[in-house]
Order: sequence, then C-alpha cells, then structure tokens
Amino acid sequence: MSNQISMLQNPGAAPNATINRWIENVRKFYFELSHVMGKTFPADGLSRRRKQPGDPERREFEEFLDTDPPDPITYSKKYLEDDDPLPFEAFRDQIDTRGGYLQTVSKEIINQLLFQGVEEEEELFNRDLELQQLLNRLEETKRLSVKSEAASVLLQAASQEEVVDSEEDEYPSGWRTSRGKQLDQWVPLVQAWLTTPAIKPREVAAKDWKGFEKFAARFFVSKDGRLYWRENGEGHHRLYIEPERRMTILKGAHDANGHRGHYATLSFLTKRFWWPEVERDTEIYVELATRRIAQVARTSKIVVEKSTVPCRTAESMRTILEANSKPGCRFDILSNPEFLAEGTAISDLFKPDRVLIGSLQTPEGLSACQSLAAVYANWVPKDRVLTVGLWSSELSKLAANAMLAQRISSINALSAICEATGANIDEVAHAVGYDTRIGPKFLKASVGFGGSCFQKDILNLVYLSESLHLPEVAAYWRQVVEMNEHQKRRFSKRVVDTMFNTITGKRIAVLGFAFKADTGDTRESAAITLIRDFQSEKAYVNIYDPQVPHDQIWADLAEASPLAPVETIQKQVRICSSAMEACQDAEAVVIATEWKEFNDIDWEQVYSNMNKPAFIFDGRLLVDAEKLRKIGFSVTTIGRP
Ligand SMILES: NC(=O)C1=CN([C@@H]2O[C@H](COP(=O)(O)OP(=O)(O)OC[C@H]3O[C@@H](n4cnc5c(N)ncnc54)[C@H](O)[C@@H]3O)[C@@H](O)[C@H]2O)C=CC1
Ligand SMILES: O=C(O)[C@H]1O[C@H](OP(=O)(O)OP(=O)(O)OC[C@H]2O[C@@H](n3ccc(=O)[nH]c3=O)[C@H](O)[C@@H]2O)[C@H](O)[C@@H](O)[C@@H]1O
Repeated sequence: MSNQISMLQNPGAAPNATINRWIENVRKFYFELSHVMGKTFPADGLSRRRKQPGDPERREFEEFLDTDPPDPITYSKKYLEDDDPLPFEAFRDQIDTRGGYLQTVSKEIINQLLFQGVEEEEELFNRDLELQQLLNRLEETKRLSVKSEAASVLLQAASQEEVVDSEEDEYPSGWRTSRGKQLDQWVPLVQAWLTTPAIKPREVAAKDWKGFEKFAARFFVSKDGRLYWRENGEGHHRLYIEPERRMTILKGAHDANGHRGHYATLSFLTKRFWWPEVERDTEIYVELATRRIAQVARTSKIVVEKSTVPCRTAESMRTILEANSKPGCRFDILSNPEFLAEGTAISDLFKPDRVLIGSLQTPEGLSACQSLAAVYANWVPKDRVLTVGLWSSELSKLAANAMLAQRISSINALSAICEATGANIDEVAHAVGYDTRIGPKFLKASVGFGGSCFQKDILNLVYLSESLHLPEVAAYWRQVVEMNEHQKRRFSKRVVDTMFNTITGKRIAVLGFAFKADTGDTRESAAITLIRDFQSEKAYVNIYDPQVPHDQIWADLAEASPLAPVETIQKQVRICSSAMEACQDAEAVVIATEWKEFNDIDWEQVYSNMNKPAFIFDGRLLVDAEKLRKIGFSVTTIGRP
C-alpha cells in the first residue's frame, strides 16, 4: 500500500503493472486513505500496511462489528490419508497478490486461461474462423494484394464445395511416387474407417493392416466430417486436401503468396494442410517457372538470376533446364544479384558500388558472363563489374544483406548498453565508425531494421547453414534477427514503462509507418510491431506517414493482429493526414520512421496541443532532445538513458 500511496503522490515512481491497474481503478473515486488492521479476514492489500506515525486515529476493527468474531473455519477430510490443509500463513502472500490481480485482470486474459482447455473441435472452429476473418478483413480494407488473393484461394480450396478441375489446375499424376499413390488410395478408406470403425475396409490387404492402422491413427474426423492430420510440431492440426484441390492450394500458397520459394511455401502449407507427399509436390510446383523457360525457349539462352536466391539455386535450375530443353538448345545460367536500396534505386542503378556477375568457370560460362558484362559496360566503369564463380555470387548477395543487418543489430545491441550505462549511442557509433576498417555507414541505432529483404535473406542463410549441418553458424545469423525483434520489443516496453507502466486508454501518435524514409514500402516495418504492441496494451494510436497509403496501413495492422476484429482495430487506431493532427490530444509521440519532414515539426505547437505530461520517444535519433526538454517534453531517445 505504501507503494500505491507514494505513487498516487508521485507519478514519477515506478509501479508494477498490477499495481498500476489498481491505481487506475482506485482513482475513479474520491476517497481518504485510512488503515484498518484486519483480524477476521485474510490480509488484503489495504490492511497489510502497519499503522504509521501520523496516521489518523481510527476505531479498531472489532468496534465495527455487531457480533462476536465468527468461529474458526472447520473442515473435514474426505480420506484419512489426505494431507492436512496448509495453515493460512503458508499461502497468504499468494492469495494477497493474486487476489488483487485477478480482480482487475482483463477479460481477455481470463478467456485465454479458459481457452487453454478447449477441445479440438473448438480449435478447428477457430482456425477456420481465423482464415475467414483474415479474408474478410483484407476485403474490407479493400487491399487487392497478393495476400488477399492467397487467403481467398486457400479458403476456396479448404471449403467443402465440389471442385471441378480446370485444365490448368489439373493435378499431374506423373508427380506421384508409388508410395504417394498408395496413400492417396488409403486416405478415403481411413476417413470411412474412422467414421464407422466397426467396418474394416476390404480394400486394405491383410499384410498391410498394421501399417494402415498406424497411418489411420495420425488422423481424426471433425464433427463436420472433415479429415485432419493430427497436430504437427507447431501444434496445428492440418486439414487433409483431396487430390483435385491440391493444385489450387499450391497455387494459392506459392503464386498468390508472392513466389516465396520452396521453403516458405512449404512452411505456409504445412501449417494448415496435409496430403501425402505435400513436400515433394511443393518442390515440383516451385520449379515450374524454370520448367516453363525450358518449355518456351526455342534457341539457346542465357538465364540470369536477378532475384535473391538460395545458394546453389543455379544448379537445380540447370538440372531442370537440361532435362526439359529442346534439342539443340543450351542454357547458361548467370547470377547477377541486385544491390539497389529502396529510396535510392535510380542512383544505385546508375552509379552502383559494384555489379556482381557469377558464372560457371567453363568456357561457355565465362563467355556468357562477358556478354552480360558488356551490357553493363554501357554505363558502369569496368573496374566496378566483378566477375566471380556462380556460387560465390549467389552467396555474396545473402552475405551482403546479412552483414548490413548485422551492423544494425550490433549497434542496436550496444544501444541497450548505452541506455543502462549513460553512454550515448550516437557518440559510440561515431567513435567506432571513425576507424577506417569499420567505417561510419549503417551504424545508426534504430527501433529495428525493416524491409522485405534483410530478415528474409538472413533466414535464407540460416536455413542454408542448417541444411549444411552448421548449427553454430545458423545460430549466429539467427541472432541478428532475434536481436532485431528484441529491439522492437524493448522499445515498446520502454514506452509503457516510461508512461507509468500503463498506456491503457492513452493516445499515442506514431510518426512514420514505412520501414525507412523515402519509401512507401511497409514490409516488415518496425512501426507495425510497435503499433500492435500499443494496441494490445489498449492504447489509442494516431498514425501519420507522408507516403504510405491508408489502405496499406489498415491491411498491415489487420495482418499483424489476425484475431482482432477490424472494428476493434478501427476503434483504436486513427490515420491522420499530418503530424500535427496525429499529435493533437496525444499523451505521447513515437518517431518510428526518419522522415526529413519530422525535423521541421513545430514542436512548441505540438506541445501545446498535447495532454500533459507530454512524452516523446525517438526511435530514430531524429530530434534534438535538449531543445524539446526545454519546451517541456519528457524525451526518451534510443541508446540514451
Ligand atoms: N526491394 C528491394 O529493394 C530489392 C529487392 N531485391 C530482390 O529482388 C527480388 C524482388 O524484390 P521485390 O521487387 O521487392 O519483391 P516483390 O515481392 O515486390 O515483387 C516480386 C514479384 O515477382 C513475382 N514473382 C516472384 N517469383 C516469380 C516467379 N518465379 N515467376 C513469376 N513471378 C514471380 C511475385 O509474385 C511479385 O509480384 C527479391 O528477390 C528481392 O530479394 C534485391 C535488391 C533490392
Ligand atoms: O536486397 C535488398 O533488398 C536490399 O536491402 C537493403 O536495402 P533496403 O531494404 O531498401 O533498405 P536499407 O537502407 O538497407 O534499410 C533497411 C532497414 O535498416 C534500417 N537501418 C539502416 C541503416 C542504419 O544505420 N540503421 C537502420 O536501422 C532502415 O531504417 C531500414 O528499416 C540493402 O541496403 C540493399 O543493398 C539491398 O539490395
């Protein structure tokens, strides 16, 4: 209680979250605090404080009672060997804190606790609902993106309606191995047998019965008659997909989901669906683009990998191309990764640091390499065109992005140390970057790196390392991504902690939504994670970004909280058309993207429009903290105490 009193008097004190919720409730009333020592009832938060000098004199508790204190509680044991109940003192603390907590705990948490005990059926229902909600929300936000396409294709495929194969979507039986074909025949028998176990399927030979039973044990049939493969390692039951729906599902998971390659497509699929040899089918499907090149090419071709690909992709392309090419056609594959950055794409194109071309070191490979180098020679100086081996080129692209991201994670890790010690991350970066071996670029601490490529490419490297049985190498690179996630979490926690451990009902203006300045791209933007965290703490959020379309913001927020209804998101979030509008009546401003125009904000005006105390959280080292403090803001900057 003394903690609460001191906090009521001193908003700067740091209560914990439970106590803060309590304070919020207590503050609704006009009251005078007094201390009544409890004797009859277990101690609660109010009665635990011992009487202090200066406390007003109060009658003892007994004086309030009309009758004698009740008799001690009696109990009877069900079985003699049962343990005696523990004395009250043994668990008094537990009751005390949990009692206080549970009274104010939010409904969601209780629901979550209850939810842990739900039956399989309910989980399935929720999973369907989740897909349905995802689609609804994406449609509502009118975002005609590949993702809504993916969701709709998947929903359609998962529905129980009859499917008529279009010619294009026919499932090629040539893909199946004999084992796959056998399991395809077994699955309908499994379903029938699980529904009426008394009838053994005649089609299963006696010698196969044990195997069949074992196989069948992996499934269950839901109330609505759908067959599910029991949960995989991630705790998801997977809906069985019949052969005639498989191409639609593959198409949805791969094409409509952004051609994210074999690994991403497979993990997307295997979280939701199952059929025999889904892994093999996915691999074949993902290779279809290369097969298509072979199919349509009538003369020899140089095939250039421009997109970022896993190391040794060219090798699998070659195998596919050679196996499917027309007589007399030969294919040379080059790797020519793209190094442009968003926001500077045109200048990167005209004045690249380097152009990298990887080829096989055979006469044909080297000659193909020269052909491509000649194209670049039109505007890129010769010494900037680097020619290397094919695998080195593929790996260099992943390595370059991984090392850039690693610098950011390193500086962000140091920013946490700065906040705890009093050092200043800008000064540290400056001092470190002055070493010519290290260099000054890409050492700007931030709320976390975003963008479509860093995370994807590092995870690509992690996957590659794992598949090469290099777990320590994989762990090293994974840590770069984990540190980035940590940085985002750390930042939103700092916001909550600084605002007296609760942002419930408070309005926060988030300035910037793009993953960096000078682009409208929001993929993996740190702002999305921050806003999701603020929403889950029940804050109101005003968002302003000079470039990102509003529909995109709604779609990203919907995707970040797949279980939150759109109306809830829209109640909590407002998209504004200027920084000034976003800051109106806010309690805090969070700078998430380093847009130049944020330097020109009239902070005095912002301050006068905000609720007090007015907080600024600079996730981009953008503002002049001292200047803003003079205005009256409480300023928190990344990498500074
Ligand atoms: N965004 C960037 O700044 C940079 C991107 N890159 C690389 O360039 C590639 C494209 O990047 P973004 O343009 O940002 O991606 P994006 O996702 O915006 O666009 C890629 C488009 O290509 C389509 N696509 C992918 N594979 C396909 C296939 N096999 N057949 C037909 N269509 C296919 C997708 O459906 C999508 O529409 C990626 O590999 C990325 O790593 C490289 C350097 C910079
Ligand atoms: O393969 C790709 O897609 C591209 O990825 C990055 O380019 P991009 O994602 O456009 O953006 P960056 O400028 O690298 O910034 C990435 C993220 O790191 C953040 N960042 C960058 C630099 C820094 O010092 N601190 C920092 O937090 C940015 O704010 C942004 O969120 C690389 O810089 C390009 O060379 C590469 O071609």
